[in-house]
Amino acid sequence: MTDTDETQTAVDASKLPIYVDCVTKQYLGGAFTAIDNVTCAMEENQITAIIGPSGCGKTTLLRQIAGLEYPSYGRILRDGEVIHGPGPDRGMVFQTYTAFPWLTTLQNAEYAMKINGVPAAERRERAMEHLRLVHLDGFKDYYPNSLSGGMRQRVAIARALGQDPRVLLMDEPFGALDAQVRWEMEELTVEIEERTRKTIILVTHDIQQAIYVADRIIFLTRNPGRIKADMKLEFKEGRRFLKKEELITHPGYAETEAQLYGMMREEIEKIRGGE
Ligand SMILES: Nc1ncnc2c1ncn2[C@@H]1O[C@H](COP(=O)(O)OP(=O)(O)OP(=O)(O)O)[C@@H](O)[C@H]1O
Repeated sequence: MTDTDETQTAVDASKLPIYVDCVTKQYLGGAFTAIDNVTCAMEENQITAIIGPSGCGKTTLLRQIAGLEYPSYGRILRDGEVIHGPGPDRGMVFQTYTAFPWLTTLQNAEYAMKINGVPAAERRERAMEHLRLVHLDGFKDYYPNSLSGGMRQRVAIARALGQDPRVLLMDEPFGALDAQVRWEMEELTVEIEERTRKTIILVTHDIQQAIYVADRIIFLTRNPGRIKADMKLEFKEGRRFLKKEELITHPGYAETEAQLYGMMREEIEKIRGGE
């Protein structure tokens, strides 16, 4: 499909950090449709969680936003420009550790600035700021392999922030961590958003994580991946909760959680019914 005229787009995509415009992604020469005609907008200073059953196309959608894969049909815009590949405007944090093991925490945080030619003193100052943000300033000379899993993911976040991305893409970033560390990382993500005002897109299969971290949830169905729900979490009343327990006792939390579990059950039953 060729790029459609911007004026045909219902929303003003030039004002949106990310706009996914009628995206279909097929594999196996068109025999398998992973994502079918998905349209959604990711806004400034907003955390959007993409959730849905396993195999619904969450990672496929995120990789296309990252520019690592291309839509079969449709297009993805960043500030109104069609995405044609990866770029420093989109930082990525994966489930598997993405910090460079041969660099110290500080060198990881400085890496993107170094290759972009930022002068040493300035990049050191900015990297230390990011390390303070992820609470790793006391570990600046450690190598990732001598840090815990959660700390390594914090190095990966500092490394991604080093390229000063407009959008931070996180693909199951806490999936490999144990429950307590995961919880700390969820709170850290909210804190990072409060401090940096980035656009964060978080892929997760964890309903509670999505409700806690996100301002908005996009729920995908499986086979093919379509939008089942695009929910602004109105019950949060525009607030962000730096402590998870404050959110789960907030009016509206339990209903939202039950609604999302209901959607997930419906999808799982459909998948089981089809097997
Ligand atoms: N390169 C590929 N070739 C063929 N099929 C693919 C390819 N990449 C992904 N798929 C298929 O597309 C569908 C969506 O995959 P994707 O990894 O995006 O799902 P997901 O929702 O992220 O899954 P999970 O929650 O298990 O990580 C799956 O059925 C997957 O097998």
